[in-house]
Amino acid sequence: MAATLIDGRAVARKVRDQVAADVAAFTAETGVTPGLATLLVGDDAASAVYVANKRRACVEAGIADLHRHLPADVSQDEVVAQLQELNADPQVSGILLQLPVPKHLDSNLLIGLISPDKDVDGLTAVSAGRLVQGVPGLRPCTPSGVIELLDHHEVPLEGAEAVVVGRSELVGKPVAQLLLQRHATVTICHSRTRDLNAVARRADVLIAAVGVPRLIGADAVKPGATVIDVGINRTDAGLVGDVDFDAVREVAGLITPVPGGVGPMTIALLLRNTLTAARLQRGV
Ligand SMILES: Nc1nc(=O)c2c([nH]1)NC[C@@H]1CN(c3ccc(C(=O)N[C@@H](CCC(=O)O)C(=O)O)cc3)C=[N+]21
Repeated sequence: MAATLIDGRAVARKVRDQVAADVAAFTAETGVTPGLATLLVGDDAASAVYVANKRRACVEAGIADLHRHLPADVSQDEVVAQLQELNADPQVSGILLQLPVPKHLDSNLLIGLISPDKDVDGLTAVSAGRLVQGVPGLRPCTPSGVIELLDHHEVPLEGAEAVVVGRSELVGKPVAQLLLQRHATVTICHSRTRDLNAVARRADVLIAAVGVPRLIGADAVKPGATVIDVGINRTDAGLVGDVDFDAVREVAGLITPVPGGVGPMTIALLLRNTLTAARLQRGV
C-alpha cells in the first residue's frame, strides 16, 4: 500500500492563517506591528524569488515588509552598518540575511552580528545555544516546520527512533535537537556514516537533509516509516528531493513530496518567528 502524502502547502496555510490571527491580536493589544527586514545582497535569481515570496507572505500576515536590497559588490563594512542599523531600529522585529551572500562577504561574521532576539532564521550562536539548552529563543524555520508537519499528522515522537541524514547548522543539527527535546532516540548520519541504509532502516521517523538528489532509496526505509524530505535540488529533471519519492512511497507510511512538502513550511515558520521576535523584544 502506498504511503499517505503529507500536504505541506495545506499545513503551511493553516499555520499562516493562525499567525495572521495572532499578529492581529498582538497588534491590537500592544499597538506594535511586527516587521521583518529581509536583506538581499546581489542579484541571484533564485534568492530574489525566495525573498519576494517571503515579503508577500509577510504582508498577507499583517507583518510590515521592511526590505533592503544591496548591490552585489557592496563592501562588508556597509553590510555591517546596515545590520547594526536594523538591530537598533524598533520597527524591525526580525532580520533575515538571505543566503548565500556573495563570496567576498563573510556570512558567519555577518550572521553573528544579528541581535539574537531578532534572529528569525535562528542561525546565530546564541540562538543555537538557546536551542541546545532548551530555553526560549528563535528556532531555525525549516526544522520547526518539520516538527509541525509531524505534529499535524500526530506522528509519535516520544521513544521513537528518529534518524536524521545530514548535519548542517541550518537543518540537520537543529532538527536533531528538536527531536531530542520531544524525547525521540536520535541518530545523526552523514557522508562518513558506515552502511547508511542499515542505520536509516531503523528509523520510525527518517529526516533527509543532505542535498543529494534521490539519495534515500526504498532499501533505506523501514516499512510504514514516516519520511520527511528536506532536500531542494534543482536538476535537469526539475526540483527533486533527497528521497527517491516514487520508490520510497511504496514502502513508507507517510511521506512529504518535493515540492509541496517542507518548503512551504519554512516560510510559514518564518512568519511565526517574526511574531515571536516581536514578543521577545517586548520581554513577553
Ligand atoms: N537566510 C536564509 N534563510 C532561509 O530560510 C533560506 C535562505 N537564507 N536561503 C535559501 C534557503 C531556501 N529556502 C526555501 C524556502 C522556501 C522554499 C519553498 O517554498 N519551496 C516550495 C517551492 C519550491 C520551488 O518551486 O522553487 C516547495 O518546496 O514546495 C524552498 C526553500 C529558504 N532558505
